[in-house]
Amino acid sequence: MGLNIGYLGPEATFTDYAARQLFKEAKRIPFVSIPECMDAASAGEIDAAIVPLENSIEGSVNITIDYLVHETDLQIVGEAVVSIRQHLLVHRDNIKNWKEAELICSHPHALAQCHKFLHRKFKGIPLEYMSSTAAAAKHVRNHPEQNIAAIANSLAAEEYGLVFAEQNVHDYSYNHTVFAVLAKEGHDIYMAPTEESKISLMITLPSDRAGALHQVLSAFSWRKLNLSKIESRPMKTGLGKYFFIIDINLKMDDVLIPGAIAELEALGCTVKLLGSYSSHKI
Ligand SMILES: O=C(O)C(=O)Cc1ccccc1
Repeated sequence: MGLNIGYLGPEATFTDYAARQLFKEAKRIPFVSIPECMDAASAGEIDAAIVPLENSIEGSVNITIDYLVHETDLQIVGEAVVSIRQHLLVHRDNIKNWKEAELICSHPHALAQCHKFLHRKFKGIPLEYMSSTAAAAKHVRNHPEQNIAAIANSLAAEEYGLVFAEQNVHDYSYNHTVFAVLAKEGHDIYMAPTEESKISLMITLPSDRAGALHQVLSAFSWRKLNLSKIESRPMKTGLGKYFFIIDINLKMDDVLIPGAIAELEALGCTVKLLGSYSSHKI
């Protein structure tokens, strides 16, 4: 029985591309939203969920982080780093007047990655945020009577029969997105190890002590554990209440990481291991 892999759909999103590259033999199931995809993995309806986690221009996909921390017990079992190329796609009936498009639609992160292009070429034209780049491409395919455009990838152009009005409209050439592979404890998802190992932790600080964050950073620094990311996100329990996501570019060991976690818990922090996994460049 093959793997069932859920992803942010519909077909031909960047997440779908990551799923195709990581799990070539799997059955891929599209979901309308990131939470629905993650819920399906938590409920055991799929073996793993692939969702966008962070983009090099726009930063973290907050809904992924917040849902992972607050709503599920899924583990990060792997990640894929994908080079992102955004194109302006239109229905072939509108290729002659795309410069007069009356609406540009795409995923919020995709629109943000192209905001200088949009400001230059479509000043004053409304943007419509959609659940994904491919959802936007599908919408443009279904509305030839409207002079509208989607920002999406070349897979979506092929899948939905759209034509390229302009290619590579993202503002910065270095444009990568990290997609997380999420699965339940005890899963049987195998992802080949790579040179790039990562450990992700979620840490909350004791509310009653100043300098707690400094202690957290010290617990890693004196053990020479280099942090590749530290990011705060609201706990949603009140202003100024945060949790921290920390990434360490190492394999899990038996002494240093467990020692740092034990020290932090002794200092009154809560520490949740989000995953110990390999990063795959695809
Ligand atoms: O909408 C998509 O295609 C996604 O997979 C989410 C996304 C959007 C923009 C950049 C990378 C991933």
